[in-house]
Amino acid sequence: MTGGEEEPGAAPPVLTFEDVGLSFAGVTAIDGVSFEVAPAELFAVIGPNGAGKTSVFNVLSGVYRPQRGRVTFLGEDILGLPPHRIAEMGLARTFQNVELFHNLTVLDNLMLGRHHHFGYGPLSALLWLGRARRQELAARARVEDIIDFLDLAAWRRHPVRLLPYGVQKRVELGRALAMEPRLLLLDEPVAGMNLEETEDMARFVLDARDELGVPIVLVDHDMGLVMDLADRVLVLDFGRPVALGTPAEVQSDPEVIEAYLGGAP
Ligand SMILES: Nc1ncnc2c1ncn2[C@@H]1O[C@H](COP(=O)(O)OP(=O)(O)OP(=O)(O)O)[C@@H](O)[C@H]1O
Repeated sequence: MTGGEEEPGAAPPVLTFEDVGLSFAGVTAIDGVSFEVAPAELFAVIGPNGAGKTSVFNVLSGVYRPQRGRVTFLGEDILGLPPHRIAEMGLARTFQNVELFHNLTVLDNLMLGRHHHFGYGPLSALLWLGRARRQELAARARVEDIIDFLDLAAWRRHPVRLLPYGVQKRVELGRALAMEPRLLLLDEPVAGMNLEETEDMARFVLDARDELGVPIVLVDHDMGLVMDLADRVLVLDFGRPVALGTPAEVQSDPEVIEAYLGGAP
């Protein structure tokens, strides 16, 4: 998909963000931001520090409630829904800093990513009743698939705290994928990574989109990464949309060159 136009007969968007405005005690975090994410699209949001990227994620995941605008996920208005409810609808998120249970193994962290799929309470889990057992086995199979998919087999029994940073970030991606998300939000997935780790992560992000068909919204400072991976890019500056289009369109936009690339050709 290119530009902002919808093709005739195109599937409805997974996510819509319409004229959203958010401010904190007079500080404008987002101002008049609109975009849509198509099924299996890799959509990126970029901008300098303080541009409003994290605020967009926090609105999407229900952490912040904007004063203005409309946000729908899978056709449902999600403004005002609590974060856990939006997560249950299928919105999974990774964070700028690794947010895992560091003393638990890779396997256990991924199993925890599945917990909202379990339709049983603690008592039946304790008694290992049929339904609980079936769900547990299905979850285990799904988690093992993700371990293979992300090349984590060598680490599966290791506590996360002992893993290299790049692998920890991959486990975080795995935990989000274990939720079988309908939309994946990646907050600076390569922050702090070396070149090799960055290339690995980029490959896994593309594979998640291409092989699992998960639409992705990605926020990052790494212009090269965003331009390589994204189908479309939204550029923010001081909370306002500066450009929206394919990487090629955005990179040649004079306002983007001025605002984000600091006037570089
Ligand atoms: N909880 C908050 N309380 C007050 N101001 C906030 C809050 N969250 C964000 N802001 C303000 O909103 C603006 C946008 O911040 P945001 O964190 O969304 O930007 P960002 O593009 O993610 O920046 P960075 O790249 O540094 O993470 C900033 O001016 C920030 O100070």
